[in-house]
Amino acid sequence: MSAQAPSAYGQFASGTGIMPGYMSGFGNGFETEALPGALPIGRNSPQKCPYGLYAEQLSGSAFTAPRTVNERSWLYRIRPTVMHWGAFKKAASDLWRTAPSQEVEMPIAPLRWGPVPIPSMSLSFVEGIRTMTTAGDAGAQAGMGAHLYVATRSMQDEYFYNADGEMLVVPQEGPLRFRTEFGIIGVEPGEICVIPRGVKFAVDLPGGPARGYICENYGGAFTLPERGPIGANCLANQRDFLTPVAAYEDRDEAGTLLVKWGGSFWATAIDHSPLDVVAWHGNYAPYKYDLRKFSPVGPILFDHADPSIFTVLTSPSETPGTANVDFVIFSDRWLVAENTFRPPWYHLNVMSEFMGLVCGVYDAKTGGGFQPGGASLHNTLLPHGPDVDAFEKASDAELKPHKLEGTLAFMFETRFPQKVSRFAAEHPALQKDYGAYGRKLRKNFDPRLPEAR
Ligand SMILES: O=C(O)Cc1cc(O)ccc1O
Ligand SMILES: [Fe+2]
Repeated sequence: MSAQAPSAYGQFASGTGIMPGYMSGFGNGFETEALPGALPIGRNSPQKCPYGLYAEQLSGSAFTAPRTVNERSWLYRIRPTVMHWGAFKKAASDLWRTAPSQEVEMPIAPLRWGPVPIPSMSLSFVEGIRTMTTAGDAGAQAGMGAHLYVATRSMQDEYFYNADGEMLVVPQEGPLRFRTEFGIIGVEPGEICVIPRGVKFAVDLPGGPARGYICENYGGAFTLPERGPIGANCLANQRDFLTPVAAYEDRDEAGTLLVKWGGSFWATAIDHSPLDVVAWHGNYAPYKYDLRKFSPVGPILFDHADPSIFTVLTSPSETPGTANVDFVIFSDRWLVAENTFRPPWYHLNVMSEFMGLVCGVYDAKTGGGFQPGGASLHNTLLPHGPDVDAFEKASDAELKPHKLEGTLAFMFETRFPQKVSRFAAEHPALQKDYGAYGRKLRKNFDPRLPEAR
């Protein structure tokens, strides 16, 4: 153990004394130390680091990337990562897939799944990741994987990092505690966290079994969308993003380090915790965000705006305005538009849309099939829109101001077509009749009635 007494968080010690502790801002140059004076001042790489620590740089972008997208952090740690590096053996990938992956061919139909139950078997967060779709090519740093996780146990002396993509985690049931190299992040349903590629972590389940969604982003790091004419405020505000203060484990116990690299899983035995970063500074770090702090902007007179107004985070591609992935939410808000069909319109989108529901009812699907914990896929240029129940209700609704409350749906929207995994294609939660929901709409056309009824 280190000289510092263990905190209430067991092996973790923190400079703040309050755990977990966070720093506010998005993409800041943060600096934090769990022991006083652990962070070298005015230089990155002194001849000898305080407390006998090793200095290590973690680069999230090319060294020469422009400043606005240049990401790196300096970590002052008990052992550099090369010391965690043993003889790696290939490990089973279970149900986690990486693009390109074509396991099955699905008809060009809309797809939807009910909630995948949390099994009673022992599953850590990493073991419980089940790929639903993959898109693009991880090796080309383009596209994404959309996954579910179902977890029943905390990770004990097991550590993981993902070299293929950053992980945006959307809890749907149960809180999660991420013990990362950079510090501790706690999240619960209604919040998200993002773990950049290359960051080691372990996940505890402080509230028992947990379920949720993950966007594994192979492309440009998630960033805040431009606000354009909206101006300097609303949508997701920088100050509401929270990055953990430094916290470290000085723990010499046998364990395993698992690495996802090039779509494969590699494991090595380790005799200590690699979560041993005592101080760090930089702008490449994990963060959390409470989606309830999102300030939606929308049409306040008529019409239904494109869902891009609800973008929380965007992973840009090389083509301006065409996202590698957008993370979009549909959260509590007022609907006020006059003489307007207020739910989403019928549409075909060249981007592909994977959706999940954290809680409540989604306004395009009031017929009951889109359930919390469930998922849907409206792939590249496949037609979709409100189900018959939502269409008929919204067509006849009195258009007074109406508040959507207690609802949180989201979309991972990517420029690439999504391939469905075998797990998703064969899971009993797949709703076999969903593809035909459009057929239930009635023909209302009457050439004698030009006025809207
Ligand atoms: O298809 C969906 O449900 C997502 C969506 C919502 C919306 O308000 C407009 C377009 C869109 O793709
Ligand atoms: Fe859509």
